[in-house]
Amino acid sequence: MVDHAKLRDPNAEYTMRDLSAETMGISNERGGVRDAEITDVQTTMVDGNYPWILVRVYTDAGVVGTGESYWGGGDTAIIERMKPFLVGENPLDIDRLYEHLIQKMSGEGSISGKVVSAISGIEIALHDVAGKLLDVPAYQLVGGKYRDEVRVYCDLHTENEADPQACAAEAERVVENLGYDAIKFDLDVPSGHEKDRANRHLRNPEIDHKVDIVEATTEAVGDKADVAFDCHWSFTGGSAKRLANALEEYDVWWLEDPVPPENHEVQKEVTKSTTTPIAVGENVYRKHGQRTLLQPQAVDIVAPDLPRVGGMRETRKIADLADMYYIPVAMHNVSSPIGTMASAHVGAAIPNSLALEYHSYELGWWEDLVEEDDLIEEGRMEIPEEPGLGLTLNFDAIEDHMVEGETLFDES
Ligand SMILES: O=C(O)C(=O)C[C@H](O)[C@H](O)CO
Repeated sequence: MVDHAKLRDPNAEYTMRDLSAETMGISNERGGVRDAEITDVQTTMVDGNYPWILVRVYTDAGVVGTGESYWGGGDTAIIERMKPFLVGENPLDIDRLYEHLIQKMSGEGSISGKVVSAISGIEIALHDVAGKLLDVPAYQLVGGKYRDEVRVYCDLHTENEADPQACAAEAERVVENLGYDAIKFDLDVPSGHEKDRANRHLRNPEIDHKVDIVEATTEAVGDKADVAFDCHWSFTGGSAKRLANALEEYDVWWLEDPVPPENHEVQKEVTKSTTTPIAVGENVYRKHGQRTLLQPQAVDIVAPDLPRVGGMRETRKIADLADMYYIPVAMHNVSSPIGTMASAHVGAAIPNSLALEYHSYELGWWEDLVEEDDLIEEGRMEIPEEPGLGLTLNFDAIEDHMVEGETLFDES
């Protein structure tokens, strides 16, 4: 097997792309625990409802931090490849280390995609390390508190996602029994009226079927819950406009990702054409990518995914940019408790947090991955006051749920 940590570094002699402590002439003699150095980085992939990538950063101070990279293949090898750029560095220089990795990996694709999500996992782990070294919760490192708990919305599924009454029954059940006051359904579900899946056009009977789902679910919960609807980048600009306009008379919290994610001019046209609030953002990377959504006000709500977009500080920066346009943030999230808690810390620290997604209510063992209980109660996530992310990994549970062929990272 290729050892990614030993790959050639073709940029080694280009110091403009190297922000290491050595190149920058930064002293690591700061006093006490603040003299710490990174000694290792390891990952373990967990077979959750998404393949979750947990990332551990080890230090010579005996403190280890855990982060999470947005799910899927590839990140593990990229993190291994970046390890030599981190070992020996002071873990407290989070901003510089983020930029160092972006610069070192620029030739390998750090504008967007897997490299950015891999860096995000490390960046979250660095916040956990820094919080533990400095004895403060992570929210303190990204600006302090606007709120003690973050509102969480639950992403819902039914066995028959195309049946409006099944969706309505599940909405009622989750709101009544689990206490959520905010939920989301998929609206890119087959209605039986499609003629061609590839052309992105919505026929009128398809729109009517989507309206039926929206009507049934919003009426089922009334004013007990806000209901959002996700389209997963499925439709043409014209179809998205017709759908959004048809939904205007219903109490829709937001319509998410109605058009493909690459063309923000089309996105803007759709958003401006309707009073239905439009949320977009999970496919857009780093603050630079989000800028092209935010500056033209192409969205009503921005939905960055923290373990994908660049991590905790990057999400804070995106939230600040959004706030300049009075745009709220509803963080997309399909992570394990690690990525979810990192998102919650940032949600507590930004003024414009609307809600944070929870996407694992059907899994049964989501919370077993950590020692702490009741992370989400009555649709709220309380922010722990313990150092770092405030979570303790349950190594036995992680080992039980590892992806086949994976090895467990070291405890210390
Ligand atoms: O819950 C959402 O908002 C999603 O979009 C879910 C996942 O991100 C999506 O299925 C990824 O392929």
